[in-house]
Amino acid sequence: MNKPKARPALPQAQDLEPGLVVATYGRHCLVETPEGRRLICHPRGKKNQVVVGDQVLWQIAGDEGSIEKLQDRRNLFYRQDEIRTKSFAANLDRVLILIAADPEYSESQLSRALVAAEAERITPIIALNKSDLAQPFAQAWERLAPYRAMGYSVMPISLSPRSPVADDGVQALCAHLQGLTTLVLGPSGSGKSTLINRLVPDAQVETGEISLALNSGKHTTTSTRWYWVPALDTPNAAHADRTALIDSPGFQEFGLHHIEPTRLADCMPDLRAHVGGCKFYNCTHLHEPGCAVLAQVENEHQTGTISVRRHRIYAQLFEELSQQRW
Ligand SMILES: Nc1nc2c(ncn2[C@@H]2O[C@H](COP(=O)(O)OP(=O)(O)OP(=O)(O)O)[C@@H](O)[C@H]2O)c(=O)[nH]1
Ligand SMILES: [Zn+2]
Repeated sequence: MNKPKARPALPQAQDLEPGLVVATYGRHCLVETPEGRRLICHPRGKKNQVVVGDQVLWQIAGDEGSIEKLQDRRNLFYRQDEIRTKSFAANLDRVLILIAADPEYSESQLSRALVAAEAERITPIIALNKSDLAQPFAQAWERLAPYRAMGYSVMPISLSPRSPVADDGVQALCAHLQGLTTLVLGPSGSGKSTLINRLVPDAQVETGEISLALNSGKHTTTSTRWYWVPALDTPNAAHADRTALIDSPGFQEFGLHHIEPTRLADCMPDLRAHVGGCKFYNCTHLHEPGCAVLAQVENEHQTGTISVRRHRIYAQLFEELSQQRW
């Protein structure tokens, strides 16, 4: 006689433990417990796809863990192109966009990252690195004038080993990061690794350990990672008040397909300041008569609060986001 099969026991609430996702690789992730222990966890089923910064409930399964519940997210920072969605991280306080005097940054990529942050209501900070390179720095700083004018914090810094360790700019930046969780984004060569290594002296060791744990010995260079920054915390800072940086690749090809074109102007503070004045409520700010945004675009005949370059970026993005979605 066939015995009735027992239904697999559902985990009891008391078996579940809280944890923070500190790295992801493919389908597995590394979870840190409130006591600071780290273990590999696997999401149960497809729906629990986690990202760095997620708070989860997990339970032990052998010497690894299984993620049973993903806690609600405050925000989720992501990019999306025609083919795939790539989440960067969740539950962020700030997005730090690190660009440099050299190599020259793309204003379009900068604007895309800012739009993505605005869309999730995460405060962005722009840091312009390599202030020791006087002439290219002056030019790059000038190009950032519209971003300062629209209210963003734009911070000059130098992470050069030749600069004084207590560079005033770096100290001012640190004051903006203290006690918060910040995702660091930037193009290749802008100084992201230099920044992380400056603030997290054990970063390289930790990165090696994470690669070993998650990828059974192979070196992974393309995953997102969480670092605590104890140097910026007061002794015995409460868990929620600790400083963290998240390092993530993928500034290139920053797709914004998850944003409706009609929302775009609201995610660009220089345009947003004027959309209320347009004659038509559904104005696209591209060609309409009585458009209060177009009236602010600088050109040879008029001075305004919106730079020609920014309006051009808006128009390109609008067009891109209006293409047929897949
Ligand atoms: N002159 C100067 N060079 C710097 C400064 N900060 C970083 N660098 C140099 O810039 C180069 C790139 O820095 P990284 O920290 O590797 O840049 P990254 O953003 O991590 O680049 P990827 O790993 O390609 O994403 C290195 O040679 C650094 O030594 C700076 O303030 N001034
Ligand atoms: Zn308009």
